Amino acid sequence: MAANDSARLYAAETQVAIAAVRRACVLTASVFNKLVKQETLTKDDKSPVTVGDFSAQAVINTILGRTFPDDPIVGEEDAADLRVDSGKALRDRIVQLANETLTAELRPGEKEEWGLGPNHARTADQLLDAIDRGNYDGGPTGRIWTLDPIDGTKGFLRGEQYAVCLALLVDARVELGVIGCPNLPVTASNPFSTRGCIFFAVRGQGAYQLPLDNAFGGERTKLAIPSSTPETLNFLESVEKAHSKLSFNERVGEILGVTRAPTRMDSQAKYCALARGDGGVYLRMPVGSGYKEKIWDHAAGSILIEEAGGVISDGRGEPLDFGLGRLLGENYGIVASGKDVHEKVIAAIKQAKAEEEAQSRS
Ligand SMILES: Nc1ncnc2c1ncn2[C@@H]1O[C@H](COP(=O)(O)O)[C@@H](O)[C@H]1OP(=O)(O)O
Ligand SMILES: [Mg+2]
Ligand SMILES: [Mg+2]
Ligand SMILES: [Mg+2]
Repeated sequence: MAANDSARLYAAETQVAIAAVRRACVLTASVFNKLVKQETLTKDDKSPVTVGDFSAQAVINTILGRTFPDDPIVGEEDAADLRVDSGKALRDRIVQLANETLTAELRPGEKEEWGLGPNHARTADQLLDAIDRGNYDGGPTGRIWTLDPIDGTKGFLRGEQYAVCLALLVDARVELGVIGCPNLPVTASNPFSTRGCIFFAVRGQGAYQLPLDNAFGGERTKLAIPSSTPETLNFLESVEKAHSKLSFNERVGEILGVTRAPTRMDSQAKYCALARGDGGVYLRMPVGSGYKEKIWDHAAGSILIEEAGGVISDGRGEPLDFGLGRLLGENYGIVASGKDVHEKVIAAIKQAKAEEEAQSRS
């Protein structure tokens, strides 16, 4: 960020959040190359969690705890499985990885007073407590950070897209979002370009892309969702069939006259792609399993879309409510797109839903 940015609202928060996400991205990218099977657990909901998820949460929460000690954090992971005897090997590995990351040399834009650099190793207890700073219940008032240390863990394990996602809520409104995508090509039109991007948006100040390897000194690209026609439009959707109802998306696409094939990608990298004009509609409709969406899965992505000039809502066109706690509340899907097509997508969803209901009655 340039020096004259310091007078802007949330300038300090933005700088800290970008630095924290960048360090966590370096960590997760290096973990992927060395990950062995025993370093992954399966959670109660059957989803995987790796040493990468835990260590990234330890690093980001440690930095936030030092820089904004009064701010609570709603984070995806908790340290309970690491505190028991059977978690010792995993715990040792996480302590090693988190400390390697926190004690790496300061980069431009970082400050030693944030507790970073060679003299700042933490104890195992400090790091487990940092992970558990993420246990806050959330709610409608005050400043609250929300963190997904690895969003799209299944994509991460496949070597495909995943994202490190951090957002700041103030009175339930997202004011700042930062998303790190270590595997996303820097140039949307060139899949062979260098990989690794950071995206950030601040309310009223726009949405931007930065290079992951030079977050504070590199080129900063302002993002804007372009207008689209049925011929240029395509859908951005999940890879995992259990996460969103792809057959429903197909019908919505037919109603809208979409001819291009959908782009399937894991994680909030989809919001990043949409924000930079690489795809037209993010569509995530529930599969009917009763799964409730989590605030950390959409907070950072939502402000990126809005600040890039787009609209995000549930499948009925209602705003997302980040003030209900750790969950987003009633799940009627999520739709994000440019302003020009959003209403049309909502109308097409309504029509597809009505058709589905008529079919189930007959
Ligand atoms: N049954 C489910 N339905 C919808 N989303 C899910 C489900 N299980 C896990 N997720 C979360 O969906 C998000 C990824 O969705 P996608 O990549 O399909 O857009 C992740 O946040 C993932 O959690 P996690 O953060 O643990 O990976
Ligand atoms: Mg998970
Ligand atoms: Mg997630
Ligand atoms: Mg996650």
